[in-house]
Amino acid sequence: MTENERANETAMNTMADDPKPQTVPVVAVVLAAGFGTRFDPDNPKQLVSVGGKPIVCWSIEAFERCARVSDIVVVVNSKVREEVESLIDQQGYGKVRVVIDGGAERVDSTAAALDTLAQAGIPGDAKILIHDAVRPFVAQSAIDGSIDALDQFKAATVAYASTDTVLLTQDLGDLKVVKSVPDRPNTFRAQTPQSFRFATIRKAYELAAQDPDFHPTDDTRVVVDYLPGEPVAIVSGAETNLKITTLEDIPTAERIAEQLEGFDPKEAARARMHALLAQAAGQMR
Ligand SMILES: Nc1ccn([C@@H]2O[C@H](COP(=O)(O)OP(=O)(O)OP(=O)(O)O)[C@@H](O)[C@H]2O)c(=O)n1
Ligand SMILES: C[C@](O)(CO)[C@H](O)COP(=O)(O)O
Repeated sequence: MTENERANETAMNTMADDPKPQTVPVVAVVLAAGFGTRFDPDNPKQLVSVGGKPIVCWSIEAFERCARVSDIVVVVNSKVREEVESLIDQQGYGKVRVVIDGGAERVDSTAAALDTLAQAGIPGDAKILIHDAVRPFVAQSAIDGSIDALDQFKAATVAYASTDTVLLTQDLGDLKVVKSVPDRPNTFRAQTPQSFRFATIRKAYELAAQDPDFHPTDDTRVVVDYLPGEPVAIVSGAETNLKITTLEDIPTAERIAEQLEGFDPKEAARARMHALLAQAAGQMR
């Protein structure tokens, strides 16, 4: 077993054989309110199709397919709301309870979802799984592993062991210099879902809200920084749990979709070309 495999092996894996039925709500929060500034602001990446399916649909369906997820909350912005709501209706995603507006930053969108859950009277022991909509290929094992992890912990995050040595840096004038080099077995790349008992993540966010200069890039850090005594379990992620961030990620995503669905991007391109030619021929008659 390689070092990377060992590191991932020590991460919590799902008990795929016999997932335990859940006695509390298991709510997936699908964060789709971003503006895709590193992608194409005029082409919202959460609506781009890979493998013939919009990215946001891949993510919602991953939680629809997991029998232990009871409810889904989708967080959008004004640019994508209409299309996302239309897709939910067309596809009949029965677990989606509400589509809410997010905020300026990812952390604001999570906060909006937590407020919605609080107003809905969600119990403090509910399991909340917060997922980037632009990680379309999240594995069922990661979702099940997150649900299971919350039986032993109050917080857990899907993460993937780093195969590179990680450098922690500090500023030296205009430069970055290395501050420390953590042992490789203890370095993981955070992914999603990031999962919490509702009371835990709610408390962490309440504490964080008092610091207007706190701009975390994920939810795990809110717990790590504001509930430092609360362990956050690592749940085994995957290289394929790709976050689609820039246009360069699309070919990789198409390849993953092909692997997962036997989707042939060349065949899809041929089909699209034939459709366009047929349309053009029709217009010439
Ligand atoms: N205010 C925000 C920002 C991000 N997200 C969501 O959080 C996930 C990860 O964010 P990221 O990849 O950074 O998406 P964007 O913020 O859209 O990208 P960028 O930072 O390039 O603008 C995405 O599913 C995105 O839709 C969100 O719901 N609300
Ligand atoms: C939550 C996350 O996906 C963990 O790696 C990441 O922090 C999101 O970052 P982004 O800048 O919002 O894409």
